[in-house]
Amino acid sequence: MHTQLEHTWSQIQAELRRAVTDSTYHLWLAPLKARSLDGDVLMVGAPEEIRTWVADRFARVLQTCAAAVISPATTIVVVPLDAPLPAEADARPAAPPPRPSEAKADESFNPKYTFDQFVIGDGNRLAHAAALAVAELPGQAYNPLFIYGPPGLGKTHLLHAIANYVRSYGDGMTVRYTTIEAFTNRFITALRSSSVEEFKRRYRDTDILLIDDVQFLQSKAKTEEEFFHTFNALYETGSQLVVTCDRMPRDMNALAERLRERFESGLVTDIRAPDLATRMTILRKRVQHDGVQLASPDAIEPIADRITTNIRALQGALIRVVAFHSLTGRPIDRALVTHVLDGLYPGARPQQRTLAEIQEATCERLGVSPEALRSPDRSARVAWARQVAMYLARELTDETLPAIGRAFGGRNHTTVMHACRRASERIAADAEAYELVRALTARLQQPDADRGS
Ligand SMILES: Nc1ncnc2c1ncn2[C@@H]1O[C@H](COP(=O)(O)OP(=O)(O)OP(=O)(O)O)[C@@H](O)[C@H]1O
Repeated sequence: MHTQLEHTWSQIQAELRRAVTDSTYHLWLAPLKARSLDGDVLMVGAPEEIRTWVADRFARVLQTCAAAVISPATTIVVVPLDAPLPAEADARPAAPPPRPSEAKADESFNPKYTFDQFVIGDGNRLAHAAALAVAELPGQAYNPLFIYGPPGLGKTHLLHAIANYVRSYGDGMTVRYTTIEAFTNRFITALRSSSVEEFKRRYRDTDILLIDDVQFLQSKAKTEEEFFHTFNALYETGSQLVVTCDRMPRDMNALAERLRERFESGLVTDIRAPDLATRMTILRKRVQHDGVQLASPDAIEPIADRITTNIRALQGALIRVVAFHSLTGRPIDRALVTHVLDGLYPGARPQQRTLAEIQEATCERLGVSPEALRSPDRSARVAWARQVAMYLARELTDETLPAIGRAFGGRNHTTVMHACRRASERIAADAEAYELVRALTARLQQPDADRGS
């Protein structure tokens, strides 16, 4: 390491120590090492067992501290400790590596969503088996494969798992993933810019097309028409189609009959809420993956007991527990977990809230108007209120990312993902933020009659 880099890094470490509690620093930030500083890009190496967690949870605080020492334009990239440095990797001028906190583009695959990481239980056994069969024998096993079920139960995970599998073992087969939102946006852009042929090639020149959230096709007549032709073109050439939806084909009343029939012509399989044993396995896997230290192996049982219908919420509760542990330095035992859950869900189970209720409660607490949340205003106060409200929307409702984006002034789903990540980083690093989100959650979880202002 260059002396200059060493010096800069020790200054950033001093800032980090001031920004977070001792236990957070020692647990997550002390093991980091500066790898290189190239222009505005500082590459920080993290041990493999904590890298994802650090990149997901501490990008913001790292960014702020590095900005204070180097320059406001500094970007932090969290890489494996032994990742090749840009100069070693390639002599050509390389584009800066992706920012860890940057949300994935609409159509890229999440490398973490693999079949290996997917825990199988009674609720998802068939969907998993069908997805694996399709990944192994595209176009031959079930075509189309239609997976439906409520939010947060792993439909997107399975689509990405197929994509990752085909990328690794597919012998050069091509695979494309898209959401209906991305498909629609690209279609509209293609119409406006007279590049429909290019649009068609994009979706038709592929061996496997994976399409998420087809319920959003309803009421978009032109996109639906185009989608129908894409579907037929692929199907006729033997390409594999896999579709996810929040309901059965026959319950999509606003969809043309001919498309519903297409969806029903292959295998239609559902995905249901996981049982207790599956929920525990999912939590344990996550704990192990993120290198979370538990005081006892059963400490996380109360999470699996209480959060029963949505795996995203299950993981969200674990994140809160770890954040609370980082902030207080208390060990993660049953008492701490129960304390955090009681704060989150005073009733026995999480209660659903509407997006409007969440926006209203957040605005009231932070002194911001609901119109501001929906406006382009990016001042720190409004941006923070928006991030908190989006984070709570993700935790306390079953709304999808595009639906949340729409309720916040028509923002797209990557913006919502960014916002949720920013909020969860801040909650893990800043006691005041943690308390704010805890109090808001508790208030939104009270039965209506008790919710005073
Ligand atoms: N069986 C499982 N094993 C491990 N993790 C899972 C499983 N099912 C879901 N998850 C995790 O739960 C989270 C939510 O899953 P995912 O986004 O795939 O849900 P979804 O059904 O597509 O929901 P939505 O319709 O809201 O997009 C992801 O982090 C995913 O990795």
